[in-house]
Amino acid sequence: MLRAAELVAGVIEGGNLTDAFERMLEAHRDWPESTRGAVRDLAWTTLRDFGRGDAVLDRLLHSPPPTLVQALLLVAVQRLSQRPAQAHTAVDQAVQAVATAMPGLKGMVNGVLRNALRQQSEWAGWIGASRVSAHAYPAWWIERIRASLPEQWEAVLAVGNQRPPMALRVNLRRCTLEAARAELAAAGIEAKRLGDATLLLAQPVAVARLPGYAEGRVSVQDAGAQQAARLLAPRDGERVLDACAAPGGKTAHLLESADVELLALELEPQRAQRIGANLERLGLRAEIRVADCCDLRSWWDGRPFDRILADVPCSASGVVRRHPDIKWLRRDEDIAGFAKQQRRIVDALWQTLAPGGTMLYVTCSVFEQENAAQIARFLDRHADAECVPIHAASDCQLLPDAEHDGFYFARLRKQA
Ligand SMILES: C[S@@+](CC[C@H](N)C(=O)[O-])C[C@H]1O[C@@H](n2cnc3c(N)ncnc32)[C@H](O)[C@@H]1O
Repeated sequence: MLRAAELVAGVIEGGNLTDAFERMLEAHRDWPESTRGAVRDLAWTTLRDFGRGDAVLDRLLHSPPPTLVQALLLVAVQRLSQRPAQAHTAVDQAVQAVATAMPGLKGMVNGVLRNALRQQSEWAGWIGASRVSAHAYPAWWIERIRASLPEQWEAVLAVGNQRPPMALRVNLRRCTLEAARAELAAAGIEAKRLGDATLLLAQPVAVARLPGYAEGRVSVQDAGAQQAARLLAPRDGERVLDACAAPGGKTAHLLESADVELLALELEPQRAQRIGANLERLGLRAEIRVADCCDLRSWWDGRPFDRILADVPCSASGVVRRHPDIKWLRRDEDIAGFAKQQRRIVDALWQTLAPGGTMLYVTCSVFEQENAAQIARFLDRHADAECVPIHAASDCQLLPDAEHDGFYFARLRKQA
């Protein structure tokens, strides 16, 4: 419980959850898979419940405790609501944890959690009293989704609070979908077919348990993310740019789809290394460069690209169930910052696209400002651009559900 609380405290202090968890695993390589999974699950579910634990603790605390203790209380409240039958164990674990980290606060934690337990029947009323805790999102986030998705906003918010699905991409160059599914079934892993090369697992499993992963027959990639390479549809012999490439999931998919000459750019050197590792496992090859894709002089040789994937940095609001820390870390004004960055990127990349070429704009956001509004302004600025329809619409806002994450796609063609 203390480890999960450390992760939650790191987010409350402004840190990135995934990075902190990776550092924790690095420092505890001896942890069995079950411990890794338990720490992860507790931290992630606590953070998904934005505002709910606070609503409970607000009624019981007289003054704000130190961040680690606040985090520990949030984790404990989460455990109490998830597993009421083991409530006393959860309280004891929290008290033991604070005794190790801050012994002077042991009595306070014990008192607050025992009070919480006594009044558990009141929690629903406390949580339901505010929109923030009722939906478990910051108020600005709720407003944005409500404004752009008046019909679906509650469903989108609710799905973002659930555990995400796990999908695999089958490398059709190395095996068939049915062969991959049979191999999974033999290992006791149930999977259903979602598309020509996509399998949805009935339950998420540790990557190390996936048969064929190390050999490059399957990769872990959300079913929505797998739409990108399909929509860009590169053909053999083409010159392709993957402009924002790390960790390289879509780079690999593009290379599995056709024999192309691919340049993968990535701004962050550390993240760029992960592209190489991914491609190596799959036996694929691309030129990988660390560069700001907007700074054409630093990386472009002047030869135009037939296809460009612009999988731009964004709010990640379509994948919030995988990264619940973003509910705590993002601010409303950050969205305009992302939109500005996205505009710079697409305007720069457009110059490198061949006449008749296609650029696929992708975000994992459900906010209009980063998606349809961004592309409408792009079309206003570029008279030589047109949208190539996706499923009979000019663009595609994929909303997150039980099978895939939330993504936005716009396919832009440059006049020949
Ligand atoms: C949405 S992620 C890309 C995910 C990746 N396409 C995949 O499928 O695995 C966006 C990436 O763009 C990188 N990035 C942000 N600004 C960039 C820029 N100006 N030039 C190149 N890469 C950039 C970020 O570091 C991040 O790795």
